[in-house]
Amino acid sequence: METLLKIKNLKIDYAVRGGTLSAVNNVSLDIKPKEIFAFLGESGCGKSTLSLAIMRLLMDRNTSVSGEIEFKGTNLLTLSNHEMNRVRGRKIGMIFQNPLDSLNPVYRSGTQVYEALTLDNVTRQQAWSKVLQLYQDVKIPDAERRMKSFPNEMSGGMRQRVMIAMMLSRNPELLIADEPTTALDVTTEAQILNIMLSLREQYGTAILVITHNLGIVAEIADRVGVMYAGELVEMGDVNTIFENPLHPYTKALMRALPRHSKNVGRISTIEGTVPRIIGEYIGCRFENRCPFAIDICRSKTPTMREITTGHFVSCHREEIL
Ligand SMILES: Nc1ncnc2c1ncn2[C@@H]1O[C@H](COP(=O)(O)OP(=O)(O)OP(=O)(O)O)[C@@H](O)[C@H]1O
Ligand code: NI
Repeated sequence: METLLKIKNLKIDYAVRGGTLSAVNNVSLDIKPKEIFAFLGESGCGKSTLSLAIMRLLMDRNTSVSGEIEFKGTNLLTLSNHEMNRVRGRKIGMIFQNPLDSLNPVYRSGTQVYEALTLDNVTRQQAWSKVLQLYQDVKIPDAERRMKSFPNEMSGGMRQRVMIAMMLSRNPELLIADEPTTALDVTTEAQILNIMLSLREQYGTAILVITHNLGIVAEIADRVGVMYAGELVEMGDVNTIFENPLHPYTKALMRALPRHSKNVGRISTIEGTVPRIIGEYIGCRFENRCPFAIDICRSKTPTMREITTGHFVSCHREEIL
């Protein structure tokens, strides 16, 4: 199958006091059309940095981005701002943890979805019925009345649905969802995840979901990339990662497996914290928390190896685990 998004050797550094912070390093992966790919990792490991880079929302002077981000064969990093705006609006959509940040409080929710529509040759009336249909697609009850509500009259779950409807109005091929349900209660979270699953069926949208929550990954992902301190340490399909994790970090995550509870699943159940890597770093970034670390883990940077088809791991000690 063709590749929708191809990321190759992506490296992102922030200029900070005291040097450069390596937020993302040497990340390579492919996302296929209609695929749901989850980035899993604890706070600070570089998940949001990666997704903002894909959207080219990181381009300030303190940031350096190198490597390749190709969307359907086009390198996004070399597009003009004008061309990138078109990609952002129509090809790749993004939803965030807090939809209030993206919705305008002074306009009715339906008006914002209406404004986002980019249909050609349709009457006002046809456009409004499209808005109604989108509200129904994202399962907003009493859609006609809800279209007239202002964002602050809606619950967090309803606002997230409006955001998803707004994204869908452009019919993107890729939806990036950065912690889309973190601000929601468990029941609403389940509903939003179901909506995302049904959108993939209905619209064929590929979804890149970014999360620290293993339950979400188990619920919706086809494939998983496990991030640690800015690097991918393991990648594979969801069953492989859950049933046969190889990297000591992934193994530790799985031992703390929550399955159904939201809070127990926080990855912070592992001792220690993700290091901030300033400047050049040699060795494995997980070394200081790893019970299996030996000399080579400190002296040589591990690289991704394909252990079985589609199952990649970056660890010097994978063979003994
Ligand atoms: N604009 C910035 N300038 C400097 N450092 C930054 C900037 N944005 C993020 N960082 C740092 O880069 C690292 C990765 O941050 P990022 O927000 O991508 O992580 P995350 O995995 O999304 O975390 P969270 O789960 O908390 O959202 C962190 O150490 C963070 O402090
Ligand atoms: Ni984040």
